[in-house]
Amino acid sequence: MAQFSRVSGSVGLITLQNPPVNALSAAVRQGIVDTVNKALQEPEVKSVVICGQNKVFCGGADIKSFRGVMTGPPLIPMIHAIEASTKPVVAAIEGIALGGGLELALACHYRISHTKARLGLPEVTLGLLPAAAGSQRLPRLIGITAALDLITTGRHVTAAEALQLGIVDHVTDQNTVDVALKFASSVAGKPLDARRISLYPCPPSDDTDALFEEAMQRVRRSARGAIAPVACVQAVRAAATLPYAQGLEREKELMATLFTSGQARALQYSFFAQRAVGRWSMPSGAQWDTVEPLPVQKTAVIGLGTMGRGIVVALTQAGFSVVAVETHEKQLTQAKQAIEEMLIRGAKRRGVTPEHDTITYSHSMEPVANVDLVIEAVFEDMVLKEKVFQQLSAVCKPGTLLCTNTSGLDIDHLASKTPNPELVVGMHFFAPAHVMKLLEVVYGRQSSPRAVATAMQLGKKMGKVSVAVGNCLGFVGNRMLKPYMNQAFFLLEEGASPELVDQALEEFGFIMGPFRMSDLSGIDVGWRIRKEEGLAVPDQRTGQIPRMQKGCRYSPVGDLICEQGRFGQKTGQGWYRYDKPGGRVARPDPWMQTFLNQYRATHGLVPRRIDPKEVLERCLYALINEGFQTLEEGIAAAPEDIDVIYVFGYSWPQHRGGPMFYADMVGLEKIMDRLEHYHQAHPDVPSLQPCNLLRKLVAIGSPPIHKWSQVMKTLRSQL
Ligand SMILES: CC(C)(COP(=O)(O)OP(=O)(O)OC[C@H]1O[C@@H](n2cnc3c(N)ncnc32)[C@H](O)[C@@H]1OP(=O)(O)O)[C@@H](O)C(=O)NCCC(=O)NCCSC(=O)/C=C/CCCCCCCCCCCCC(=O)O
Repeated sequence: MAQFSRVSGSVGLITLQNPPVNALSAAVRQGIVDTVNKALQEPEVKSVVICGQNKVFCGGADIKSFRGVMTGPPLIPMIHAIEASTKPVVAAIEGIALGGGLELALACHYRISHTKARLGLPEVTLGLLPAAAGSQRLPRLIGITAALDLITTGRHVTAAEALQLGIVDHVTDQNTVDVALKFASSVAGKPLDARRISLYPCPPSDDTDALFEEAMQRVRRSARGAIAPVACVQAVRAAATLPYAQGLEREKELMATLFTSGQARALQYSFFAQRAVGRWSMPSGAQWDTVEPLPVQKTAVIGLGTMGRGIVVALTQAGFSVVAVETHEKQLTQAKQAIEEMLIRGAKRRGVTPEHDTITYSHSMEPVANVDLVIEAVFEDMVLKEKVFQQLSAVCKPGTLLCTNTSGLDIDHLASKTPNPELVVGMHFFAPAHVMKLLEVVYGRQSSPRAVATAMQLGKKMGKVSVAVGNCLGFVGNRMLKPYMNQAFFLLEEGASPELVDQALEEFGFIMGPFRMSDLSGIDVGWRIRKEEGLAVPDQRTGQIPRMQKGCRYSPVGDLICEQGRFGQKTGQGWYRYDKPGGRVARPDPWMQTFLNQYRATHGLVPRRIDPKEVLERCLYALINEGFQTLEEGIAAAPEDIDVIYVFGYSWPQHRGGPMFYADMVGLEKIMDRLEHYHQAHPDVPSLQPCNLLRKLVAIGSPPIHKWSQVMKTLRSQL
C-alpha cells in the first residue's frame, strides 16, 4: 500500500506501507501508481516527496513474489512515470534503499538521505540484475567504474559514500522527511530535464573496451560459475555503449534469462534460509520465540591460539567486554599483540576507532569469576577441555554459561564433568573466527533452551549466521565432510590424482577441492583424529594400516603421506608441492604420482580412468546422503540448516543453494539411484547406501524441499 497526504498545502507526501521493509509488493506498486497519479492531477500539489513508513524507505522488490505469478502494475513503467512527472519528486531515504527501492529513488528528481541510511543494488546476490533501469541509470549518474563495483558486488554503501559518489544530493541527520518536504517546496516549478537521469549521457571513460574486459575477467574469476555477475557487467556495458532505450531492452533481455534460472532460485532460497535458521527449535519443542536469552555483557575466552584470538576479536567488535586468558606467558604476550593488530586492521576497514580497551588479558582464571559467559578455545583435546571445564566450574559465578569451541568433540561428555550441564553448549567457530560468518551452536542432551537461546543471540550479535544443531561426532558440518573426504581418498586409490578430484569440485564451484583444502588446513589434523579413533594404526602382524576397518573400507593414503612428514602447505609438501614451507601456490607433485602408483601396486589395485562426473556424484551424493541421515536423526532440524552450514562454513557455491537444495534440484530419485549404483560397486562403503529418509521421500514422490520439514515430522515416528 501507499498513503497520500498533502503537507503545507502544496507538497504531496507518498508513504510506502508494507512492513518490515516496505518491499514493492503488487499492492505497494498499485499504491504508488495511484498516489502519483493523484499528485499529478491535484492542481494544489506543486511537488512530491516519496518516503517509507517506520523510517525505512524501501527494501526493493518483494523477493517472495518472484516464485509465483507476477501481479499488479509492473515496476518499470511505474518508475518511468515518476521520472517523467512534470512536478519535482524527491526521495526521502531513511533506513534502506535497496534494489528496486534504490531504482525507485533514482527515478526521482532529487534524493535526500539520512546519515544512517544504507543504499545499494544487491540484486546480484539474488541471482538477478537491477532490471528496473538501475543498470542503466546508475552508470549515467556515477560513472561506469563505480557503478560496476556496486552492481557486480551488490554491496551496500553508507549515506556518506552515496553522497561522495553522487547517488544522493544531500545527507541529513535531522528528520529526513521534514527536510525533504521543505526542499520539495523550494524546487516546485523549477525545470526538471537536468534532473532526469535517463537523459544523461554515460560519462565517457578512457578505454571502455579495456575497462569492461578487465571487469569481465574479475567477475569470472570470483564468480565460481555464477551467471548473474557476468550479466551485470553486460548490462552496464549496454549503458555505456547504447542509447538509453536500447540499453533498457538489453537489461530486460538479460534479466529474462536470469529470472527463471536455477541459480536465481538457489540464491533466493539461500536468502530466506539464512533468516530461517534464526527460527531454531530443539527436539524438546523449545524454540526461538518462546525462550528468553540470558543477559550477557561480560565474556571470557580461554586459550589464545588462532581460534581463541579470532573469537576475542569478534566479541570485542560486537561490543562485549572480554577477559582473555592464556596460561603461557609468552603465548599471552604474542596473542595480545596479534589481537591488537587484528582490531586495528578491522577498525580501519570499517572506518571506526579500535575497541581494545574492553579486553583484560590474564594468565590466570581469577578474572573470569564475574563474567556471564565463557568460551573455552583450548586445543582440541578432550582431557585438556575437561580440566579447563572443572576449573571454570570452580571459579565462575553461579549461572555462568560455559561454551566450548570444538569442531566435533562430545558436548554431553564435557557437560557431564560440570555440576551444571544445562549451562553447557558447544560453539563451533570456523577459522578465522573473526571473519568466517558461520557458527554451529551445539546443544547437548542436557543443554537448557535458555543456554541455546543465549548462544544463538551472542552469535547474532557477533554478526554470525548461527545454526543450532544436535550433538554427534563432527556435528553437522564435519560429520557430512567425512563421507565426502572418504570418497576423495577412495578415488585416489582407484586411479584419480588429487588434481583431477580437486578440479572437478572446483569447477562445480567450491573455492578449493578437498585436497587443496586439506593442504591448507593441515593434513595432520585428520591424521591425529584418525589415530585417536584407532583407525590410522598399523596392524601388528603386517605392519600396514588395514584397508578394512570395522567391516568397512578404509583408505590409509592420508595417513601414509603424513608418515612422510607431508602435512600440507606448512611443510611445503602435501597432496601438492609448494615453493617453500608456508607457500601458497599448489603445484602437482610427481612424487605423489609415484607414491600412488606404488600404493596401488602394493594393494593389487588396478587404476582406471576416472570421469569428473563420477568424482562429483560420489563425493557430493555421499555428503548429501549423510545430510539426510542428520535430518533423519534430528541432528539438523531442517534442510535449510544444512545448506546454510555448507554455504557459510564449507564454501559450497551459494548459487547452488547448498547440498540439500542441490539434491532437490538434481532430483531425489536420481540421487538415490546413483547412490545405489555406487553402493553396488562398493558394498563395503556404507555411506553410499541411501538412508531411510531419502528412500521414504522418494517413495512418497520426492516432495519439494520446502515440504520436507512437514514430511519429516510424520516420517520421524516411522523411521
Ligand atoms: C537489509 C534488509 C532489508 C533488512 O535486514 P534486517 O533488518 O536484518 O532484517 P531481515 O531479517 O533481513 O528482514 C526482515 C524481514 O523482511 C524480509 N525481507 C527483507 N527484504 C525483503 C524483500 N525485498 N522482499 C521480501 N521480503 C523481504 C525478510 O525475509 C525478513 O522476513 P522474516 O522476518 O524472516 O519473515 C535485508 O532484509 C535485506 O538485505 N533484504 C533484501 C534486500 C534486497 O536484496 N533487495 C533487492 C530485492 S530484488 C529487487 O529489488 C529487484 C528489482 C528489479 C525487479 C525488476 C522486476 C522485473 C521483473 C522482470 C521479470 C522478467 C521475467 C521474464 C521471465 C519470463 O519471460 O517469464
